[in-house]
Parts: sequence; C-alpha cells; structure tokens
Amino acid sequence: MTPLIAADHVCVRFGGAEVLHEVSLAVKPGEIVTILGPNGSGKSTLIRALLGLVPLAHGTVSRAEGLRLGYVPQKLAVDRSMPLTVRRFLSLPTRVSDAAAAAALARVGVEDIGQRQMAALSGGQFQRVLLARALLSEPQLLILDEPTQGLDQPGEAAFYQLIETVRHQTGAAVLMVSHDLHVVMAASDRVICLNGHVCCEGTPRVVSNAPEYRALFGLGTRGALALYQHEHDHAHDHDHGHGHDHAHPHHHEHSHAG
Ligand SMILES: Nc1ncnc2c1ncn2[C@@H]1O[C@H](COP(=O)(O)OP(=O)(O)OP(=O)(O)O)[C@@H](O)[C@H]1O
Repeated sequence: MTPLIAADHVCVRFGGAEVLHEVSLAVKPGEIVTILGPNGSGKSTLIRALLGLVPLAHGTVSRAEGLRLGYVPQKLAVDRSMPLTVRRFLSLPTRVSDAAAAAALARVGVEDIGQRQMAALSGGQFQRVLLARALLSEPQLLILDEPTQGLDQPGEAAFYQLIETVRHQTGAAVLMVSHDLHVVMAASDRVICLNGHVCCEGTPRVVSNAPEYRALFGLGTRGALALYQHEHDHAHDHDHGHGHDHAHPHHHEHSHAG
C-alpha cells in the first residue's frame, strides 16, 4: 500500500547539533503509529520535518498527492484574557458552517460545549476541541504531537480510546507523539522508538520487549511492563515487527488492550 507520508533517511541539524540522524518511516492508510521517545529525542522535530516546517540537512519527505492532513501541535497558546468561544475557535483560521462545527464536536464527544469559553475548558475538553478542529478538513492523516499532555491517566486512556474510534469511523491514519509508554502502547498498531535515530520499531509488544527500548526507558525485566500483564486465556498472532523480537520466555506481558 502506498504510504500517506514517508521520511527517507532524514537528518536535521540545529547549528552544529544533529537532532535527527537518518530517520526513515512511513505511515500507511488507516494505521495508528506512535513515535515514542524521551524528552529531547527529536519527536517534535520529526513531526515538523514531516510537515515541511524545518529544513532537512539530508534525506527526503514524501506525501501522497493531495494528502488531506489534520495537525494538532504540541503547544497552542490561547490567550486566556481574550474571550473566544469553542465555536469561534473552530472557525479559526478557516470559517466552517455550524453543521460542520457541531459534527466535529460530536465526533469527539463534546457536542454541548460550543458556546463555552476556550479559557474555561478542562484539559481533556481542550484537547478534544483541538482534535475536533483537526478533523474539520476530513483528514486522511491526523498528526498529533503529545495529544494527552496535561491529562490524568483516566483522561489519557479515554483520549486514546477516542482516537481509535475516530480512526474506525473516519478511516484516518494517525501519527502521534508521546513520551509516556503506558496507555499509548495499547492504542497503537505500530510504535517507533526514537532517540535521535530510530532505535527500534514494530508492534507494541515487539517494541516493549526490545532491549533498545528497555535501555532507553530504564526498564528492567519487570518495571512498567508489569502494567501490561494479564491472564493469558487466548493465543496471540505472531507479531511482524522489525528485527528485535528476541526470543524470550513469555511472561504474560503484552500491551494489547483486552
Ligand atoms: N528550533 C530549534 N532550534 C534549535 N534547537 C532546537 C530547535 N527545536 C528543537 N531543538 C532541539 O532539538 C532537540 C530535540 O527537540 P524536540 O523538541 O524535537 O524533542 P522532543 O523529543 O519532541 O522533546 P519533548 O518530549 O521534550 O517534547 C532538543 O535538544 C531541542 O533543544
């Protein structure tokens, strides 16, 4: 399947420092792909490179022709002293109809907050409104940079569930960034672990077992992975990830929901 967006051996430098080294990735239609990495590992820079917002020192970025893309940036400064309703915010910078605004808010589960002030929203509502705005263009690809920042763990879990629902209903692929490894692992088809370069990638289970990933997040054999333990009462399909699925005794650890 032709990717919607792809990076091929991308290098990005700021001054003398190489922030991204030979990064290659591709997102195919309908996939949920998460870029995971510690602070400063280049996640936002990679997103910005894919969007054409930072110059490449080397490599190429390609997008499917006519790609419709919805983007939620990591930071969005909304002037809290300026009155701005959710409805008006959805019409910035492009005016949308009441029907389209209502449909977008309904899609993210906050249909009744159109007349609320942006400054008065909870963290979870704010993130949902950002997602609603990104959905207005009916994107084939949603790019979300740390969409759950500021949310508590239940809020985070609910948000990732919403992302899956949106993918299911709209067919949009999702590329998102996170530096937390808990809930996000279960919500992704594929995880790319970044630390200036791609350390490892594959299904959540393959990545969570990769030594590169464990080293990067300082995990022992138990650590955070204990979160994904559950009773095994069903068989798993074999994961097809890149390389690093080292043979290991299977200790009931995995990161699929259910
Ligand atoms: N415009 C810029 N000019 C100079 N250096 C930059 C610029 N943008 C990012 N950097 C540097 O590049 C490195 C990677 O930053 P980036 O924001 O991509 O990391 P990140 O993985 O998204 O981090 P975080 O999890 O903290 O958001 C950091 O060392 C950062 O200081």
